[in-house]
Amino acid sequence: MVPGWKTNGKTRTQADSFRDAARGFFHTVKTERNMRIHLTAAVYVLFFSPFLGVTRSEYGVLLLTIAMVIAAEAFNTAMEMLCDYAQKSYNPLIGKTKDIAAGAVLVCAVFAAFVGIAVLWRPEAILALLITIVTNPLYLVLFILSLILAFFFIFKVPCGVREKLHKK
Ligand SMILES: Nc1ncnc2c1ncn2[C@@H]1O[C@H](COP(=O)(O)OP(=O)(O)OP(=O)(O)O)[C@@H](O)[C@H]1O
Repeated sequence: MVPGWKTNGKTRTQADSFRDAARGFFHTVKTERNMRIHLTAAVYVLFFSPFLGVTRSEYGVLLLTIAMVIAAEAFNTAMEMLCDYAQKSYNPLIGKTKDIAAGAVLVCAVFAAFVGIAVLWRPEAILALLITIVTNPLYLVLFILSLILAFFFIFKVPCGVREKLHKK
């Protein structure tokens, strides 16, 4: 049930619900470094796994695992915000609540790593892919560029630089 002040008397559409959900997701991407790490890892895994001979069903398992980690991180962020709203000062119960939510993300991330190893650990295919990248100047440049972009995305370096420039 959405309060009247939010809808301004209008009926909410399905598009409104999607827009709100997308805003929530992008908020976590903007504010949570861990979310940006999960997303970066997901992009690399989903991009490179077809080159390692991953089957459709294995790809499906990878997609499910990624969704699980990202959803857990989003729930954890929502829980943290709710805790901060409910109690800004020290409270052991709030501390435990946050620890438990963070623990849920940790469990998902650790098992996601196991899934990644189980599905993607193909030394010969990995070596062949690495050789292809390293021996092709275009692929090598693109790969290095992607690593630089990933670094900037995770650590939001451009924002930090921009803030410093504004301060001067
Ligand atoms: N109000 C509080 N009372 C007691 N302990 C707290 C409180 N707020 C935070 N903590 C403790 O500090 C830890 C980190 O807090 P919080 O999750 O808010 O920080 P964070 O930097 O956003 O963490 P994350 O790296 O998970 O994003 C919590 O897991 C909890 O143990």
